[in-house]
Amino acid sequence: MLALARTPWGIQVLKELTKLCPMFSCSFSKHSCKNEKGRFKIVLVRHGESEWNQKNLFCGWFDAKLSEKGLQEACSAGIALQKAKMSFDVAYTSLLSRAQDTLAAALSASGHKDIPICKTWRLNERHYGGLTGFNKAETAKKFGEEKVKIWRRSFDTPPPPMEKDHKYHDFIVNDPRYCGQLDPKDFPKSESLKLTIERCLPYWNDVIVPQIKEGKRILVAAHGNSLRGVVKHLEDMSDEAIMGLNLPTGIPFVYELDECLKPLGTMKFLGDPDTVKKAMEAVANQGKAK
Ligand SMILES: O=C(OP(=O)(O)O)[C@H](O)COP(=O)(O)O
Repeated sequence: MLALARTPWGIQVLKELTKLCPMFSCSFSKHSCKNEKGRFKIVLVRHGESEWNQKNLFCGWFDAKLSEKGLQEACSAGIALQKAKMSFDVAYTSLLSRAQDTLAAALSASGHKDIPICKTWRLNERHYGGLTGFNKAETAKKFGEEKVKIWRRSFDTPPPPMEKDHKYHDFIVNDPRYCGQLDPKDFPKSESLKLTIERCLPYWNDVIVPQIKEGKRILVAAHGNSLRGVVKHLEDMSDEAIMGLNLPTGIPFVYELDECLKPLGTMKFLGDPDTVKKAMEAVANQGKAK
């Protein structure tokens, strides 16, 4: 197959075969797409700082609102998108206000009006279980920084479950926004990154990917960990490598993708590199005992 793909007539033959037999397309396009720079683009953004980010609390499915700084970050994200001449046909977000409000502010600041917005619990932040509402630094003092790092960044160790008597259990489970989207019996009690990816990817693959392949220009506004899951999937990162990724709030990042939807390079932030670096370090340090 590789030999065929090296000649123009061979490529034509492979294209015809692909039309006749879609199974051919994956292995063929793995070779052909290498030369196609930037066939698709997708822009992702973690919401702006929330009131609970500001207080350094584990948030997860609690519906914290944007802080004033977070709203400013969302507007700046929109201005950065406009400066980069990014236009969008459709946007995706979670069911949580901090992501939806970031999306609305960024779209408005970048001059977008009335583009369709799809909201799904599958892009929600990972569920932080029994840690929801706890201060990260105090939790590190109590349980040790290593334990908190495992809860925050390990791939498959979920935080302790949220029991029915947890302060925020009823707020979350009885929240009407989930009606018709998520059956009460299916609510997570806590999620590792692995579990977050398992509920996020079906939506990515079944809803977002077909839109990308249709050539739609897409913006996704979601959360630190739901987006880490998307990044891990896109970049095919190892369970160890993803531990080191800390996404900053409110700074959009762009992937150019080949026709197999594989990144043609690493993520490109629409922000000053030094600011991005410092913001990432600050997120990593949130779990220090101080
Ligand atoms: O709710 C959260 O993420 P979000 O602010 O991106 O929605 C988490 O509290 C982020 O915490 P982490 O960075 O310790 O995983």
